[in-house]
Amino acid sequence: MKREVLIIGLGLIGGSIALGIRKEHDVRMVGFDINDEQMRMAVSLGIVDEKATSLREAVQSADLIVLSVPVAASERLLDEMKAFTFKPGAIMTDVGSTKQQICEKATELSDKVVFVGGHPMAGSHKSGVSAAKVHLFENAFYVFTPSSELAPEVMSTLKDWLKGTRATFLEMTASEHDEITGAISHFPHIIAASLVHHVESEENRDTNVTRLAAGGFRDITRIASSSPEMWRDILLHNQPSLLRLLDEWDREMQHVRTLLETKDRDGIFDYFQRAKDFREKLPERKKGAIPAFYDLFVDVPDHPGAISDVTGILADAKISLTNIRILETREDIMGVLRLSFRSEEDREQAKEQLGYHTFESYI
Ligand SMILES: NC(=O)c1ccc[n+]([C@@H]2O[C@H](COP(=O)([O-])OP(=O)(O)OC[C@H]3O[C@@H](n4cnc5c(N)ncnc54)[C@H](O)[C@@H]3O)[C@@H](O)[C@H]2O)c1
Ligand SMILES: O=C(O)C(=O)C[C@]1(C(=O)O)C=C[C@@H](O)C=C1
Repeated sequence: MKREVLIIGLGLIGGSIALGIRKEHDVRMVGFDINDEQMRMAVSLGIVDEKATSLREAVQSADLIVLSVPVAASERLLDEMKAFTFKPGAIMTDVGSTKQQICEKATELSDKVVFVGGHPMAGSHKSGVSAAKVHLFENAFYVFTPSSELAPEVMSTLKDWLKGTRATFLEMTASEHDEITGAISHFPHIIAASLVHHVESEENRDTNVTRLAAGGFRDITRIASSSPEMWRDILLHNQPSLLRLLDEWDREMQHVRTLLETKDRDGIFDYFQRAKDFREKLPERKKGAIPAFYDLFVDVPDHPGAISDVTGILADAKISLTNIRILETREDIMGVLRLSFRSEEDREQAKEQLGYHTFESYI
């Protein structure tokens, strides 16, 4: 009999995890989602084999359970599951962006099932199972926060289940995880949203503001298009770290204000230089802090057929595109084409091929 995997929450992450597991294991993949539309789509895309008729029954027969719902919903589900029966030897994990509260809650089930907190650290501002992809976590860090009592065999079994994600596994404590992700993911998310609000209020003064908001502004605020529910829950779970980071941010902004008020030319230069130096030292092309999609931006001249020239070059070289979008960053003329690829290798090849045909592109 095939082993059974239960994915609770069939969205971007649950769907991508299911695809990763399927890649390496021949299993019966069962899904459960409160949203019927997502559930139906997961079945029709072949991401899961079937819909769980009841959560209680599905839990009872699963060898692996993956909780992939917003973090507050994970806590509620863990509470509900205290009354459930689990299959002997079953492992339960989650994919939530915060770890401390979920892992603490899971200890209340420790006599029923082995729980290992998990966080695949790549994603997107897109939600829903239709955005799921098998490559989503390739080369990304996948953090586990096992309790100190966890048997090493359980960790090995879980890593084996998830090896199809092609992620790099890492272990740390839940509190260490929340401190780090607070700084590199959760806090930047607050800043992205606040920048958007800032521009929105500027627009009341001049409607040209949003028309001109392009390039850098779009880059730095992409993540503000993410699911508000997911981010509300993350902020509430990681409140202590985020309050500390907000205090530090106030001090940072005060420092910038002083540099500007005193017209400190060297200080301002140094401020940007140090940021540039640090950013350039970040590990390149690793997912996580860097975008999860392999995008290439191509300058296209304003002549008929320019887009089909680009797609034709890629088709001749047998390079598949996963998405194509025209970014109208310049008024009245066609500006930049954003091409998305499945892998770093495809993107590199596309850049090379387009270069041979004098199309300038950048990452
Ligand atoms: N999106 C990212 O970039 C990203 C990356 C890593 C981890 N995560 C974490 O993964 C989790 C899921 O995020 P996502 O991006 O896949 O969100 P999503 O919105 O794409 O999917 C979440 C799914 O959970 C379902 N759901 C909500 N409550 C439920 C419940 N009580 N029972 C069953 N299903 C329920 C929703 O209907 C939805 O289909 C979150 O905890 C998030 O913090 C997200
Ligand atoms: O690329 C994005 O859109 C993301 O926001 C992904 C991102 C991140 O902050 O890096 C967001 C939250 C997850 O917990 C992990 C990854």
